[in-house]
Amino acid sequence: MTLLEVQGLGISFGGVKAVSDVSFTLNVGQIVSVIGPNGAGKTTLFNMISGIYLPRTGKVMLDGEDVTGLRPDLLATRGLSRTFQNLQIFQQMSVLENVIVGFHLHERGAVLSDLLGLPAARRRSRAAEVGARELLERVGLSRAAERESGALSYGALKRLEIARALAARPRVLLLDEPAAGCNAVETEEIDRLICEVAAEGVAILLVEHDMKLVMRLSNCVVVLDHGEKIAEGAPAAVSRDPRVIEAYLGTAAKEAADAHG
Ligand SMILES: Nc1ncnc2c1ncn2[C@@H]1O[C@H](COP(=O)(O)OP(=O)(O)OP(=O)(O)O)[C@@H](O)[C@H]1O
Repeated sequence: MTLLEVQGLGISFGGVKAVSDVSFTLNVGQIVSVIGPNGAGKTTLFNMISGIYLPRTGKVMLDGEDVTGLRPDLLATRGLSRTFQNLQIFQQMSVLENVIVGFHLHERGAVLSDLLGLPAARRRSRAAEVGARELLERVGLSRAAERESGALSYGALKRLEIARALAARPRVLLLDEPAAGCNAVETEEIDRLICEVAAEGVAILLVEHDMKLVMRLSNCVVVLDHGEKIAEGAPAAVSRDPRVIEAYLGTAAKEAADAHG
């Protein structure tokens, strides 16, 4: 069953096309990765899907409904959550509190009653704490629940961000470079976590530079170059595609040339 359908998305900045006419679908429990050289448009595409940028062309359909340009918090209430390439964790808050924030983010109207300390708010807070502790267990951080988040290792912070996104009980989860900056052990933990979440039926859209991770996890890979989709398909087929090889080699060759002045 299709959960997310991206139809002809496009956007320009200052007349330069950052993303142009990109379409693909994401089904229940599927892991689709978006790859491409630096500047290919991956993050911009994510930002359009998650309501941060309003696309100039195209539509984002979630469960058959047009959600194009809907604010990120409203998208979360509809079942689409995301993580960020640069972590968006509140460093001074405890690990547990960061996940509790995730629970409250998708409850519309909760803020006022929470501020007033109404009984419903107290019940909700207790439920959020129980749920947050379960999620921390799930991502292997239960022993760190009371620690200040800023004291966590980078890999643990990445898992904390995934736990917080899961608190909104998403059906579609967008992960922006979940393994960036992680060592091999941390990457393996992220890998396992992503597989588990997908096995529960969550559809996952992944932007990731770690090709081993992408090739191992993905059911389908979408390749962008200069904002356009140049290939789409099973990981093995995509990695053999001459256009994909050329796009990557082109970038590598340019970087080498730049490095040599
Ligand atoms: N807010 C913005 N204003 C102007 N240009 C932008 C903006 N966001 C992205 N761009 C441009 O759009 C293009 C695509 O950038 P984007 O960050 O989406 O690429 P990317 O594939 O995510 O790259 P990376 O792998 O380096 O993260 C680039 O040319 C970038 O400079």
